[in-house]
Amino acid sequence: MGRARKKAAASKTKAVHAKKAKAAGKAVKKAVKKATKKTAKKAVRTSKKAPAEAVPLPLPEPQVPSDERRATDRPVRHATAEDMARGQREISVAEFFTKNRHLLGFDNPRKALLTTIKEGVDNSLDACEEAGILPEVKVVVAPGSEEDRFRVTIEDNGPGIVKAQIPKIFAKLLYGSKFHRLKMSRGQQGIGISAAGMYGQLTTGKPVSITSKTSRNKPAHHYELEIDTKKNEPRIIVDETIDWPVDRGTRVEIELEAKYQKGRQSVEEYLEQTAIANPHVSLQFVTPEGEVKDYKRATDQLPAETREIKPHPYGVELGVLIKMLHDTKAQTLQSFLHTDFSRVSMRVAKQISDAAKLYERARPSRIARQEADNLFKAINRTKIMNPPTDCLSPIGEELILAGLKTQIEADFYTAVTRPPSVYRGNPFQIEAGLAYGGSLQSDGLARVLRYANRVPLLYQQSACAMTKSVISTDWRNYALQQSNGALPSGPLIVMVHMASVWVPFTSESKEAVAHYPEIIKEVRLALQECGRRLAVFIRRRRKAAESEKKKAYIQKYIPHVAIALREMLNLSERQEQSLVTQLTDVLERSRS
Ligand SMILES: Nc1ncnc2c1ncn2[C@@H]1O[C@H](COP(=O)(O)OP(=O)(O)OP(=O)(O)O)[C@@H](O)[C@H]1O
Repeated sequence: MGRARKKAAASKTKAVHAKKAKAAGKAVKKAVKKATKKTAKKAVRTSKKAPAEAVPLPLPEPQVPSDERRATDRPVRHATAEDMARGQREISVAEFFTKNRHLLGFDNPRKALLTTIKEGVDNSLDACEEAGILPEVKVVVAPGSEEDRFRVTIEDNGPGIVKAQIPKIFAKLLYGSKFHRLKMSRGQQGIGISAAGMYGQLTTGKPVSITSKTSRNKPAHHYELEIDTKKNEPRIIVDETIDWPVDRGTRVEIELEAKYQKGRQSVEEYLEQTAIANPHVSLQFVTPEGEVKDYKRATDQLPAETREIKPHPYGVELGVLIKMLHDTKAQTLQSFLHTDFSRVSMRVAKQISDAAKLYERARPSRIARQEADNLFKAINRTKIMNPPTDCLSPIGEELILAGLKTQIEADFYTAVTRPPSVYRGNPFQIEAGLAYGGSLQSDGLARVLRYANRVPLLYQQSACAMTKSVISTDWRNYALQQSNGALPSGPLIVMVHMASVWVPFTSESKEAVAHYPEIIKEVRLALQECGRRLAVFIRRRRKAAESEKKKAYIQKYIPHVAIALREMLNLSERQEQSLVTQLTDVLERSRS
């Protein structure tokens, strides 16, 4: 195409476009004029005063709910510090745990029932042992006032509770005798039983009922209590003196929304496992159907009494050290180190002061922040003996075996108690036990029974350091089958117990032990020792079974061999019989 032709074609297209645009423009103008006229007429009709040209074109109304419209229409006004200040206030620990009751083990009605019983029974056992009394504990789960409610009663023959203490113990969270001391006990936080009471109150509106008696000659005190969650303080509903025909003890009754179910993680499982690790305890359980189950004691021997210890310097964090320096009654740095910690002699205390470049006679409360930092570093550089271990009371190999044997029917049992060890300055001791064969299920994975200070841990198995240790032990070395990253399989129960002055739980509900490398290592060492013994048993048994099989095989052929020999050697029937006897004899002798 020539240049001139191209130009002509282009101008023709332009002209067509211009014509089209002009027509479109006219059409738009016409439409607008028409619309304006129409609206103006309408507007005049509705308001005679309004001038026609002031009426805007109507816009379609957005179909948004009115409150939403308000939020989107208005510009967002960000909060100021003053606005925030108006919303800032203290949160009581009771309010916190009301919202976060799953942290305390009250996530669902089934678990709530177990947690309530566990808190009550653990307290009863702690109190009895501390008072040197052989525990007798009765647990009753009775139907409650409504279908999904149960009334739980836990009664013990313990030392009882002083009247003035009852309201705070049962209706104030974080109140107890065990938190501030370093002594092995089941409870440690001071939340347990009051949290159970609070859950009952929240779900049924009913108060906790407590009866306690401290001596035969004194009356029993009966309280009904509620917790004021806003203040975390007790509210006394009933306070009276009653006749209770026992020498001493405590009875706690809580009505709660709950679900009673047998099987795994049930009340029965908890009581059964409690009986294994506490062979000195006599437990009775009355089910909601009225069935009575007795878990009889396997020994009259109470666990060895434990001593309370002071913190070990290696386990103390800087912040705690600063607080201790401030709170101590000691007059000098040297005596502070000697009296407020365990395993620090006056000589070691002087060594630490020197290493921190501090005067040993300096007043502890005058020690400045930087100096405390130096002291902290000096402590960790100084060689100090491991903490004492008479604060621990392991179950012991003999009693673990007794406990396992009374509750589990198996062919082989073994138990190991490791020597004490230390994590973060806290002494602890690991024990392990195995039950194998017998009535145990041979298909499927081994069952792990975890205990902390003699308390069975039924939840959060996979989050627990004990399970991790069982899985990371190579059970194939001990004649068992095991897939990678799994528990061993076979008719096996593995029991692990950690005894410590402070068990490092992963949460307040005390269900799993934290993954401290020292703990994992000790559990594995205990399991390896048990595993070696189990392997000897399994191999011996396999060998015996094999030789039994061989014997049966040979025995089957002895008469045929004798017949063949009789025919070959022309023997009499008597000689044939004698051959059978002799060959059987040889077979028996070769096996023994
Ligand atoms: N049956 C009881 N007999 C005697 N004292 C008891 C009994 N139950 C509770 N106590 C006392 O009440 C305190 C508070 O019990 P609570 O269950 O709230 O906490 P804890 O056992 O100290 O710790 P945790 O929260 O870890 O269970 C205990 O420390 C104990 O001194």
